[in-house]
Amino acid sequence: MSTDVPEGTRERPLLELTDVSVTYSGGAVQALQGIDLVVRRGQIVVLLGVNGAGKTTTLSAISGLLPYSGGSLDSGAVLLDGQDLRGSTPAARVQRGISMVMEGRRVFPDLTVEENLIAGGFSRAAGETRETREQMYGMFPILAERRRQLAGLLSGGEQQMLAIARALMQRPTLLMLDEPSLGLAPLIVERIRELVVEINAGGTSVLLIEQNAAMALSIADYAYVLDGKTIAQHGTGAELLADTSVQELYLGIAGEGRRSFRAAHEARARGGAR
Ligand SMILES: Nc1ncnc2c1ncn2[C@@H]1O[C@H](COP(=O)(O)OP(=O)(O)OP(=O)(O)O)[C@@H](O)[C@H]1O
Repeated sequence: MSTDVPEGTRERPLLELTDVSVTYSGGAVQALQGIDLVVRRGQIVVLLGVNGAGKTTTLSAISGLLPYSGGSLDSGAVLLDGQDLRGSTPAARVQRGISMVMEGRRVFPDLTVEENLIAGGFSRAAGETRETREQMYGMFPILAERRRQLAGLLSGGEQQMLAIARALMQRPTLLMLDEPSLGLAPLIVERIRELVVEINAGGTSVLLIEQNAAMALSIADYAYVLDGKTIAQHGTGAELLADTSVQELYLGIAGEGRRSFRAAHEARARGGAR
């Protein structure tokens, strides 16, 4: 780590969620209940969980998008570099260093590749974004080849590359990715894994939601398992890869069906009873 880190901030997490609870529909749906989560500088942190466990909600609480989907942060705090983000708009959070690649890619289909990248760098000076754009074309040669093409005409994998490059145009300190490999061919999934590692090696911390748990845990410094509103398990990527409940539920090893993580864990603790 560089020596120009101000005194007293060395150990402060980049991102910290403390006791975060979220509801939707005016309180009718409890999506998260008292979750704690930390991303340290330079880490890749993975969030696992079955459908509906609250993974996207967690990212929305961080990005500030919750109110736009009818959600509300009822209690707890989201801190970036020790600063409470409450009251800060999604755009302000992007400017403070948090970029997100939403599930389903969501590029602007009627804009060209280049225009999508320009839009991604919305808060930065034109000269700076030109330089970053060229870096993106170096990192994603296929986007350089297609720079004048409409984004809607790209393949699924190319659109995902564009969505990631667009998020990087802000030069984020934290990049959040919501299921970037969903529906993509194995070769593209492998490319996405390499890209996440490359982006992280360049100094960007990463918070990754990924259905492909084996891939995600293989690159995770730390990981959390959400199990219907709460964090059921956390540990290093290696620890979770070795955890029998994770293996059973997320890695398809000795599968015992679609139970909750907690139920699988408790069954294991009772001696493997089904
Ligand atoms: N806009 C919304 N309005 C009402 N309920 C919602 C809304 N968005 C999510 N929920 C509910 O909140 C809970 C958590 O949903 P969330 O999308 O965060 O889960 P997830 O782990 O990301 O699931 P998936 O893997 O299916 O994307 C679920 O019960 C879901 O039905």
